[in-house]
Amino acid sequence: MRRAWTPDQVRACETPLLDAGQGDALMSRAAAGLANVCATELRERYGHVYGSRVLALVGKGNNGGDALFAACRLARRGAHVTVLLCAGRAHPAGLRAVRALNIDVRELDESDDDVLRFLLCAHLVIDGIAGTGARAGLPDRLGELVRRWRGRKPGRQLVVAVDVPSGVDAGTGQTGGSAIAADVTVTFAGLKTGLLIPPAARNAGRVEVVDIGLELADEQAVVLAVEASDVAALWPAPEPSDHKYSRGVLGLVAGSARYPGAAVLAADAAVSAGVGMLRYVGPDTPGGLIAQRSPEVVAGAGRVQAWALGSGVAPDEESQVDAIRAALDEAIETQLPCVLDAGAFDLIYGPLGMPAILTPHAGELATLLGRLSGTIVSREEIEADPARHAKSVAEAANAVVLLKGAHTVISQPAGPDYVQGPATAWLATAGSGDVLTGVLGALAATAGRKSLPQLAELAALGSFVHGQAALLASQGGPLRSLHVAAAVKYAVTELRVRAREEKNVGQWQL
Ligand SMILES: NC(=O)C1=CN([C@@H]2O[C@H](COP(=O)(O)OP(=O)(O)OC[C@H]3O[C@@H](n4cnc5c(N)ncnc54)[C@H](OP(=O)(O)O)[C@@H]3O)[C@@H](O)[C@H]2O)[C@@H](O)CC1
Ligand SMILES: Nc1ncnc2c1ncn2[C@@H]1O[C@H](COP(=O)(O)OP(=O)(O)O)[C@@H](O)[C@H]1O
Ligand SMILES: [K+]
Repeated sequence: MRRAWTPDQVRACETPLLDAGQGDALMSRAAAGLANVCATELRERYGHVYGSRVLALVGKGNNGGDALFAACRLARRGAHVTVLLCAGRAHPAGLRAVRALNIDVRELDESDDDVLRFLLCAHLVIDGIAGTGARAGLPDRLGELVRRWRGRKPGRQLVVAVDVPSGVDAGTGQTGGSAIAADVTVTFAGLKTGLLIPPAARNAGRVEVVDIGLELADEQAVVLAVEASDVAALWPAPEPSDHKYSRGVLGLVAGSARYPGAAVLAADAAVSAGVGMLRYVGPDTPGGLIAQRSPEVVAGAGRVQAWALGSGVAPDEESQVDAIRAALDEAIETQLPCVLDAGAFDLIYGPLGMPAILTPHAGELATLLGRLSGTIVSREEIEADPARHAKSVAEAANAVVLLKGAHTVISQPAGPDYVQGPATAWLATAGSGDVLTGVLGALAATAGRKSLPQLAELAALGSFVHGQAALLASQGGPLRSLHVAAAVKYAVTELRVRAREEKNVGQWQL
């Protein structure tokens, strides 16, 4: 599991060490780690550190201090370093250190053309403008220069951000008007929440964590991400004594004459994800199509352990809406977990009476927000701060909210958020959300766990595996949702086999 902490949590962890006079030691470790990553990246991209042109962008705070001490280390290894002071002042000891090495120190009062020349000619730009102490967005002139640089940036140029990319809010993940886009972010002690949360997560690039001697407690992390090594342990697998009913039965109310494909895709994905049994509730179209594609599926209502409801159901499809309503009533009575999508959102007016995962995209979340809390928010506003808006709906609906998009944000009323990064943008195709509903439904039916924190973890697991299945289906090119559904089986199998090989244990144990 990847874990991230808020800047406040990191600061609270630092305080005792700073009070004990260890500030310089912390910065020195941070700078050493940063310089090492920069040197490795330079060698990988250009073959050498010696002779490479390095530009360090330095702000007034400790983030700039880290960049200055790292610049010294790179200069000692033969790099041609230029320091550009972006805020007039800079970390005093760091500045003394670069001056002692005769490193070229410039200020932002150079002409725009000169600053852009420095930015465009560097092999490596180190972004030490601002760190965890900063607000979203860059000051006006700097922001404008960064925008112009980004428009003309040479493809091979490396940008390494110190702790967080400057211009992002390290806590909320908002980016304001302009922000640095890094290839690599070298962060200290542990991930800051803004490195996982979109839109800032897009600016971070690959994130490397440098140990500087701070101990952040795993259980206090507030944003998590499921990764490959978690799947084998979390994915519900049958015991030798299991039968189809004990594994878990999923009820599916999805699709309609107008959108039959949604039901076919969700059903295919649920079967591919290894549900004990799938019961499809709905009309002959799409029921007949499901039977053709997935003969394992049983038609008609019956006892289930979870429901997946709403994909491909339009509000005027009365019989399907009635079937969803009936399933929700049953779920409230027996506390069955439900995965709610598309057409099911129209039936949500307040806190839900059963454990549930809602799977809106940004447009659907905007509608839900309006209905549940009277807040009118546009799709764009949601995309600028998805975690906050997902949390509002999670609280108002008392449910897990999985907000779909390039990054998937999973929020719950009380407990950590999960953010799953994009596996492949080829997944942005019709029907891939219906596949996700099927995967989540299968997980809800078979996991036997239904507290909201457990469902949030399952939602993150399902989202991660959905992305891995998309990678298998895509192979770097276009994919179709039907193939993503089929690939769920292979994604889970591959990750379980990999875990077994890594642990070097016998098959009987998995
Ligand atoms: N503490 C430790 O032990 C260790 C900390 N470490 C390092 O310290 C970093 C945190 O340092 P920090 O607290 O000095 O904050 P930092 O982000 O450098 O500067 C904030 C200043 O910038 C300004 N500013 C605000 N917004 C801005 C913007 N958008 N764009 C530009 N400028 C902006 C604002 O000034 P204002 O505009 O308010 O006058 C404010 O005063 C942390 O990320 C890590 O790198 C490591 O060395 C490991 C040990
Ligand atoms: N650019 C992207 N990169 C990666 N995944 C994406 C991207 N855009 C959308 N997705 C994912 O694709 C799926 C789309 O779901 P949805 O919008 O419900 O589509 P549909 O209703 O057609 O099934 C979601 O899982 C979403 O997270
Ligand atoms: K930075």
